[in-house]
Amino acid sequence: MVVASTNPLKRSKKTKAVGVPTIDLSLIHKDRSTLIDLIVEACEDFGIFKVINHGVSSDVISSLERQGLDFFAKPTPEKHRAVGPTVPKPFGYGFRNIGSNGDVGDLEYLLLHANISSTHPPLFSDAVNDYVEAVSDLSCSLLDLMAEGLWVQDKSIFSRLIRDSQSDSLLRLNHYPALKNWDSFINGERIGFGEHSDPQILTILRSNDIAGLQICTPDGLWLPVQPDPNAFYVMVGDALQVLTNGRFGSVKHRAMANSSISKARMSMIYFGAPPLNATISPIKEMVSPLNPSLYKPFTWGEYKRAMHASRLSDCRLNQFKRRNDQ
Ligand SMILES: C=C1C[C@]23C[C@@]1(O)CC[C@H]2[C@@]12CC[C@H](O)[C@@](C)(C(=O)O1)[C@H]2[C@@H]3C(=O)O
Ligand SMILES: O=C(O)CCC(=O)C(=O)O
Ligand SMILES: [Fe+2]
Repeated sequence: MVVASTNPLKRSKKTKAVGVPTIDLSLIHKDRSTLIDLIVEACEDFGIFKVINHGVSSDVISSLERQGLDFFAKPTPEKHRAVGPTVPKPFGYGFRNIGSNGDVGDLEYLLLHANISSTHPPLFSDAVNDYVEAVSDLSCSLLDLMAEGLWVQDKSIFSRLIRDSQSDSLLRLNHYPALKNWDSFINGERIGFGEHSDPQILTILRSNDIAGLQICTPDGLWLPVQPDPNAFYVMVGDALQVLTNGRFGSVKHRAMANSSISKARMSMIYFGAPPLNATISPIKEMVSPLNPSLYKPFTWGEYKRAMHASRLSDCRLNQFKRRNDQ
């Protein structure tokens, strides 16, 4: 069954129903064209959707989850040691500091390269490799369906960037501590991971059953996203926004860290990215005299430099927007 909930972003003036659309991937066998339409609509209207019946084995998910929880339960010096001293920034274990420009959050995390050929901390390697393989396959299937829905001639035009052996994809495990007491639950907002859009092509997020993720509506309202350990949330990244010439929009989101006093939230996030030397510019089917290109071409490496020079909440795409007269 496909459930596409009412679109709160379109109806936000008289918002009643809230919730991101749910896409049932098993529909691919029954009604492929409806499935494709729902995916395209979700990317256009929300930049995020939930995928159920995604086909990723629960063993693969639970094995990474178990290793992640075991890892975060270790004493801090061990967590630093486990990843190894040679891992270049921003990779490895981090606590509170996000990026290198002063952003802080109420979390600890592990950031790893998700390229097939990259090496991972020994205690993680099988679980990471199996998980990355499964979620990158899922990303590629979704990207192929998106290309089909956009009537793009080359159906692999997006997924090829992620499948490339030099792809710059990442895997991140975020661990938001449980609150210590009811006082901190009642007393105000605690931002775990501040507002931002993901820079890459596609994000595949899975969390345990503790809430925290929120998305921002066009009128600036923060909408909580229900946690669902059996599903994945898929988010459009900045690079896909550019490739589709703005037809799909990357979604501004954040994670709160005040949902539970008994259990920590842990999210496992795959960011599907192109190789550093890939050029990112609107694909030809998305550009016409009536729909001129909104962005100047850039390489993913250039975008990454802009991203690492920016704060988490900055709108990095602005630097690459064409002026109307160009
Ligand atoms: C503050 C920062 C952290 C970040 C790099 C940046 O300078 C701006 C983008 C941030 C972000 C957000 C999504 C992902 O979690 C991330 C890995 C990414 O690709 O862009 C992080 C970066 C990071 O933690 O290094
Ligand atoms: O941990 C989460 O739920 C979201 C974090 C996030 O958006 C990110 O790491 O890019
Ligand atoms: Fe994010």
